[in-house]
Amino acid sequence: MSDAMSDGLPEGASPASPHRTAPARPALASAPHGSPLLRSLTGPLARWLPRQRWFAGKGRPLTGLTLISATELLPRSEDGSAPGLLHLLVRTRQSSSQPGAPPRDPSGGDCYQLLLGVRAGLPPALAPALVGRPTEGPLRGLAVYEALHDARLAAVLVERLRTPGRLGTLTFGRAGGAEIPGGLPARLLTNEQSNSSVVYGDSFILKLFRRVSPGVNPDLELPLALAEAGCPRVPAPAAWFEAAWPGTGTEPLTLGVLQPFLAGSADGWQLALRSLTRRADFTAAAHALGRATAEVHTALAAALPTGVLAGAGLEEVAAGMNDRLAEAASAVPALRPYRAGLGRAYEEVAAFARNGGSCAVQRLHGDLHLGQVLCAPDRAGRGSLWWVIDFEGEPARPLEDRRGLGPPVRDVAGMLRSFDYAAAQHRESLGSFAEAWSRANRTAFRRGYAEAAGGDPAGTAALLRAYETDKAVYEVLYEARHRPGWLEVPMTAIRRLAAA
Ligand SMILES: Nc1ncnc2c1ncn2[C@@H]1O[C@H](COP(=O)(O)OP(=O)(O)O)[C@@H](O)[C@H]1O
Ligand SMILES: O=P(O)(O)O[C@H]1O[C@H](CO)[C@@H](O[C@H]2O[C@H](CO)[C@@H](O)[C@H](O)[C@H]2O)[C@H](O)[C@H]1O
Repeated sequence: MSDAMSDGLPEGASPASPHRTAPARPALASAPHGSPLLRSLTGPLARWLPRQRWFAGKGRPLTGLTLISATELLPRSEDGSAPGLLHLLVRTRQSSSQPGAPPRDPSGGDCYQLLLGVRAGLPPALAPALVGRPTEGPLRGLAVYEALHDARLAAVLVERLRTPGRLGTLTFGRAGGAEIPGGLPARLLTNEQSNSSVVYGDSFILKLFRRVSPGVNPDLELPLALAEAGCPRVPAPAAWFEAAWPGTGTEPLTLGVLQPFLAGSADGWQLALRSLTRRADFTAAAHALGRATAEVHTALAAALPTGVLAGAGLEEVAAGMNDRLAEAASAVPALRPYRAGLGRAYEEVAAFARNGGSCAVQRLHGDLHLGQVLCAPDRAGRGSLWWVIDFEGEPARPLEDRRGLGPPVRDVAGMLRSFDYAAAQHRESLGSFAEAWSRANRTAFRRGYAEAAGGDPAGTAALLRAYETDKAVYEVLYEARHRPGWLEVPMTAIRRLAAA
């Protein structure tokens, strides 16, 4: 850890402004330039952050931390026996993993949202949530811990969301007509996630984005637009909170979204695996999922901007895929032998563009897979419905990209890859059944989609192959960074796609 870690805020970073009704405690009022608080937290955070599932910079040493904003959501009691709740936006600085290579993000690294509990003694049940015990600064001698594990502190968040208004740099908003009852018990979800989610009394779920960037998050923007359009496939946001980005005129950055919790639902991934282990048919569910996806696409195209991609624009898409392949291959050596074979899929798209080919583009889900769809009982209790969640897009892409337009086949390719992922879990034990399962469900999904959308989602075979390849390349990088034990799953697809 370099000295830079404790050297404070950038020029122009603004202090947490006082709460309209309850002024911040003196300790935080002294955090306008962050240093005293950061001095307390630097050591503990430097050890804790890189171990978090949602930490995006794995594999690159952390060289510094900057405090962007600090807001006290709940003051702790004078003696520290009753916990306080701190909301922090912290920017990391990291060096490149390859000696001599330039830093990945010369603008200063990634920004993370942290919710920290602070108290004198930590009850044993909260021991696994410990971030650290600062040895200096205003939090010296106290226990600092991940607040979402503490039901009492998690409840503070939903209480804030019930009442729209501002607190420091944070703004809390609520959808007109949304009723959020008080006193709902909180529980943190322990799923494998890119973010963190808290469920309140089986009525609501609050998703807290971890790596955040200035601008509205599509996981708020798209569900709000879909709710307004009356699309019944997406839980409508009930409340959200945002932060003003210090010193810029950009849109506020989205920090959290509260939406109805679909009690009794199961995600598509669990259901697909269950079908495989029971050797049961899944094609009716895959067909219905294709229909649901098409309905969401149709509603997005009606509610938000659309366009047509052709000529140089489409060639640029192919070039972007090639760049992502090059980046992934430089990070994951196992990809390198397949670069030429995979690149052929992108060349075909460029040739399609040069020959006058085009495709319609619109806002998309951006990271559609079986874990992003929930099957829940319908209101009448007679059947079940597919819901689509998590419109954030691929977490590793810049926000600007994730808010861009693309052809619907991109989402379709994501889901087709997911059937392959599910089958891969049982390839060794089920052999040809797993292969046949994947083929049948990919076909059923495309049929369902075509029926509801009025046409085959693939457009041209070249586009589908290119987007499947692009997704598999993304997955290789994702697995190498987050789940190395799963790397072989997308690598099997890479070998197949490169030979096609
Ligand atoms: N509205 C909801 N109702 C029930 N469960 C939900 C709902 N939204 C999300 N979940 C659960 O939370 C998990 C994580 O949500 P998700 O939005 O995918 O977060 P992340 O981006 O962190 O992966 C999902 O896999 C699902 O199990
Ligand atoms: O956390 P998110 O759901 O936003 O998405 C990321 O994590 C996913 C894994 O949890 C990852 O999906 C890959 O694994 C899935 C099985 O776990 C599989 O169904 C998907 O097809 C596969 O892409 C996703 O890529 C990543 O962005």
